[in-house]
Amino acid sequence: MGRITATGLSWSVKGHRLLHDIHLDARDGQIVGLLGPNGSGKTTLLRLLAGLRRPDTGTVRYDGTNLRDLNRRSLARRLAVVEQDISTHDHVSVRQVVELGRTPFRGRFDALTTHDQQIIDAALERTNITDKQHRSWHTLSGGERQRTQLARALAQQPREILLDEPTNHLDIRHQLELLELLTTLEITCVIALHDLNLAARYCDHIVMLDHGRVVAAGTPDIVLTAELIASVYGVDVLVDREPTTGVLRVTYLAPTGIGQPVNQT
Ligand SMILES: Nc1ncnc2c1ncn2[C@@H]1O[C@H](COP(=O)(O)OP(=O)(O)OP(=O)(O)O)[C@@H](O)[C@H]1O
Repeated sequence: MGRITATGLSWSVKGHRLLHDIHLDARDGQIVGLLGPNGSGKTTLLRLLAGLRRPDTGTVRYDGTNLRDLNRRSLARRLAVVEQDISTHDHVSVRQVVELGRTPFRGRFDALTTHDQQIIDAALERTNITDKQHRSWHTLSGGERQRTQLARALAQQPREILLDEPTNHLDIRHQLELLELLTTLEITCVIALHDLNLAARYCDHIVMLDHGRVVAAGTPDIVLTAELIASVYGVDVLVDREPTTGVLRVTYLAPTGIGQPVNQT
């Protein structure tokens, strides 16, 4: 289980600052949720954490080592990234996509070992995609692609994993299965999510972004208040607890300002 620490991150494009002074600390197998409306900076932040973009200011550290001091191979041996809507891999099978997860551990011309094959089998099994392993990637549904990408990430046996809206395209059961799976892994996860109820239930810590800034951070209880959700998302909600599990529950009422007027007597 690794630790990802980001301090003072900012990033601009064409002179326009998209992320401002971001701090984030994910450790010890925690699930850290990145929340925020469309365009608030979740994907951009994940790319900085993954080393796919270089911050203008600030640092990203993996177990205390500056990302800049980790070469690509060392990073790939510890960090897996599941991006949104991958559309490559057109002419490969599901199993071949998952095999890519073993690339950082192999020499360029080395064959997969029995050990590699066992890891690939386990990753396919855990993501419930074994029965599709010989199917061609381009024939898969959106949800099956998502699960294949997760299987590839698991085949990497990472210490940390970054996931960008991995529940997109998944039906309710597969959404729950994916998040349940993440809770059982000894992997530190940073995960961009849109569903506030999934975040409430599965995240240990939430970082709420708005216009490229962290506007709240902490446990779901601290962050997911009706006031904050109204101000960030512009939606009136009711926040209470689900009676049987006690998990925080967010009920969407209406976009702020166009709900039913309060009956004043
Ligand atoms: N390379 C770029 N050039 C210009 N603008 C960019 C670039 N990358 C991101 N942006 C802008 O930065 C903002 C944040 O984008 P980002 O994709 O990080 O948001 P997000 O929170 O992941 O959104 P969503 O929930 O819609 O996926 C958006 O306004 C986006 O248009």
